[in-house]
Amino acid sequence: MSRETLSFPPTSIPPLSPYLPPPNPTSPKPHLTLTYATSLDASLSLAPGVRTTLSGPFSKAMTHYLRTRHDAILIGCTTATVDNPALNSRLESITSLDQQPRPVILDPKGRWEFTEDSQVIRLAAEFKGKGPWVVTTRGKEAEERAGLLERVGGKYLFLETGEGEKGRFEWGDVLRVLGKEGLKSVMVEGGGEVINSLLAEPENRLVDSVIVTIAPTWLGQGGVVVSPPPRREGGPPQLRLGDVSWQPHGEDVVLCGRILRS
Ligand SMILES: NC(=O)c1ccc[n+]([C@@H]2O[C@H](COP(=O)([O-])OP(=O)(O)OC[C@H]3O[C@@H](n4cnc5c(N)ncnc54)[C@H](O)[C@@H]3O)[C@@H](O)[C@H]2O)c1
Ligand SMILES: Nc1nc(=O)c(N)c(NC[C@H](O)[C@H](O)[C@H](O)COP(=O)(O)O)[nH]1
Repeated sequence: MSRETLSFPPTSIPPLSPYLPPPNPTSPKPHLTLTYATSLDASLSLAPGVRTTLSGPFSKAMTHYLRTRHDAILIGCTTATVDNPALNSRLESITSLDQQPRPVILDPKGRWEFTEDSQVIRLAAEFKGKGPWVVTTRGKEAEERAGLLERVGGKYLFLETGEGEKGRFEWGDVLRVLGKEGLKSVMVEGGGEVINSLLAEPENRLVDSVIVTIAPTWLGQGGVVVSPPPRREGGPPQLRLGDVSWQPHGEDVVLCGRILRS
């Protein structure tokens, strides 16, 4: 388990602030920030199922700052399985559990086989992170595992999948469930399927801001690539960011923007 602590300089906060959740939100829909680290060839990892470090120490600290500014971090069950992530913030300035985000795992088919040794469970047991919420359709599997989640302050949230592709949840439904649970902001971290499904039409309308760390490296073919489905016929040919800002963080650059609405 990681014992690292990170520090993020206060002078780096103002350029990020316009893209962060508002301090007094009025909308019932949680603010959604899409954030991930990518290579120059749009890869999130060297191959499916491989944890790949892209962020350098400065942009990593930025991600951990972003984690403190959101009520939740959301990932897909494949990332939960292969990365065995901690999903807490390791900023040295953190003094209480209240400052930690809620880990949320999308797991419609109950595939994430967590145990008490999974990092996110262990850290929650040590009060270094909050207990995860697992969004699933699976009542039976959940019944068997609910005890472990509940012991560390987590729980299952039940949701039906939409009629669309591959038995996925509708993103509007996911946000509605999380909003009802009191979350005002969600930082979606990945992986590829989560990001590409969120960037598809019309779901991308739910994205309030995008913060991407670009590392100066190529991962090569065969990686997990960010590339949303083709745009609909008759619609504009590109999905593009506006209101853009580029900020260097060490050797990486952090791109912030908002999806342009057609
Ligand atoms: N560089 C980064 O910032 C970053 C971030 C996260 C993950 N990763 C990497 O990404 C890879 C995993 O990506 P992936 O695409 O294989 O898997 P993923 O993490 O996106 O998980 C996919 C699974 O999540 C669930 N899921 C996704 N979208 C859903 C939706 N809309 N509704 C319901 N369920 C949904 C499904 O069960 C699906 O099988 C790993 O190698 C990981 O290391 C990199
Ligand atoms: N910002 C960022 N830079 C990276 O180089 C990288 N690989 C990820 N990946 C995001 C994914 O959600 C991972 O699973 C978590 O970054 C792991 O989270 P922890 O550090 O264990 O808390 N994210």
